[in-house]
Amino acid sequence: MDLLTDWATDWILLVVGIAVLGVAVTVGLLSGARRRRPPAGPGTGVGTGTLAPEREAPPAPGLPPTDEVEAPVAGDVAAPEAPAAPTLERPEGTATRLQRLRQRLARSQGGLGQGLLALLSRDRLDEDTWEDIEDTLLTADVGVAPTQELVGRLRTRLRVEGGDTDARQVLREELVALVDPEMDRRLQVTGTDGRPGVVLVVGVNGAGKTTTVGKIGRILVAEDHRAVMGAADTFRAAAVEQLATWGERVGVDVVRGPEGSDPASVAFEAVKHGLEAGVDTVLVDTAGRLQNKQGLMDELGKVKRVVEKLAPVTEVLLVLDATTGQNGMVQARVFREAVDVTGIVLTKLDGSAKGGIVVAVQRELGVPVKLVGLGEGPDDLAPFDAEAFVDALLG
Ligand SMILES: Nc1nc2c(ncn2[C@@H]2O[C@H](COP(=O)(O)OP(=O)(O)OP(=O)(O)O)[C@@H](O)[C@H]2O)c(=O)[nH]1
Repeated sequence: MDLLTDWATDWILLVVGIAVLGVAVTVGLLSGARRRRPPAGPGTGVGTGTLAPEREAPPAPGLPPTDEVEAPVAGDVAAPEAPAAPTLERPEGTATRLQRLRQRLARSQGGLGQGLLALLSRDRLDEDTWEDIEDTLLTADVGVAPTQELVGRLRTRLRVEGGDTDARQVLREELVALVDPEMDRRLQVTGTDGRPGVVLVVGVNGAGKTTTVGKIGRILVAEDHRAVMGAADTFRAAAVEQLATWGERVGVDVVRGPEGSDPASVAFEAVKHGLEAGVDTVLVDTAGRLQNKQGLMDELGKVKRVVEKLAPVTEVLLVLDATTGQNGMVQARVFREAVDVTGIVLTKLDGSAKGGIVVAVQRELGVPVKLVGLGEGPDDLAPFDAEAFVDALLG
């Protein structure tokens, strides 16, 4: 009898065990299916990268919590987790940017304006004083011809207008005239016939070209323009990466090619992408190897020709480092001969007390300074304004 009871008990335990195991396996399968993500749809990626292996551990055997055994119902399947959207930066608008940059410009260029004012305020404006004024202007890279012109005009006005003249006011007026407030400094960033504006950014490596393309991209975003950037400086891989980072930060697409590829083909692809996406502006960073004038002409000429099969180039901006003085002027001449420059971007004015280069380079090229760079910060680029610039000089 005992034997029989023991046998029956063992048998019941076995049946219960199998039943428990069965429930556990079924529940485990169900919960595993609920957790498994649906495969990525077409177009979400290329190659096997999107088909990542399931990384979750299989469900542990045993009785699951009650909420896990509910039958799956329509809509209960977890939505595929979208990749976390990167937080886009909102670039600074041009109004506050100008204000902040004016202060910075005043700090770096104050010496020039203050020096001139101190000399002009002397009791007697003798020959030595006028020579000192000339030297101050030449040291600030204003250039020989504009310096002589300015000194001539100041001498005449202060003599003719007499002792009560406000020297500061006269100096301000003459400096503004020298910088030329009449030049059209608007950036031609939009195209016609539904095509985007194409802005080629040229200049020697290290002048701040790639940084400037990124900064202009930010200005466009701040002004609600849609833009694409082309990383056609294919000779330096870091420049391409640098531009990609600028684009990511503000949500602007960056078209790039393999390292060492033909800059013209990257520029072409960028404009093609811009056309298809219906953007307002395509910004193209170009390579700035100054190997020789012919090489540069060939390269930039090809970029322009190829791009213009799709849309006219609306602006060619030459980026010049303000701290390079006469060297910068030599570069400017070579680029002017290689390509039709329509505007100048003067970078690193914050690191130079030689704001006079604005006057010299405009005279040399006959094209206006349209933008100035006053720092390494992402929004340290502003439209150039003659009067604001002179006011910053005078402090
Ligand atoms: N202080 C200061 N630094 C600047 C300014 N603009 C650019 N820079 C710095 O200048 C350096 C060179 O800038 P890039 O943009 O890499 O120069 P690039 O001409 O594109 O050179 P590649 O990338 O080699 O083609 C970087 O460290 C920039 O941060 C500016 O306005 N002020």
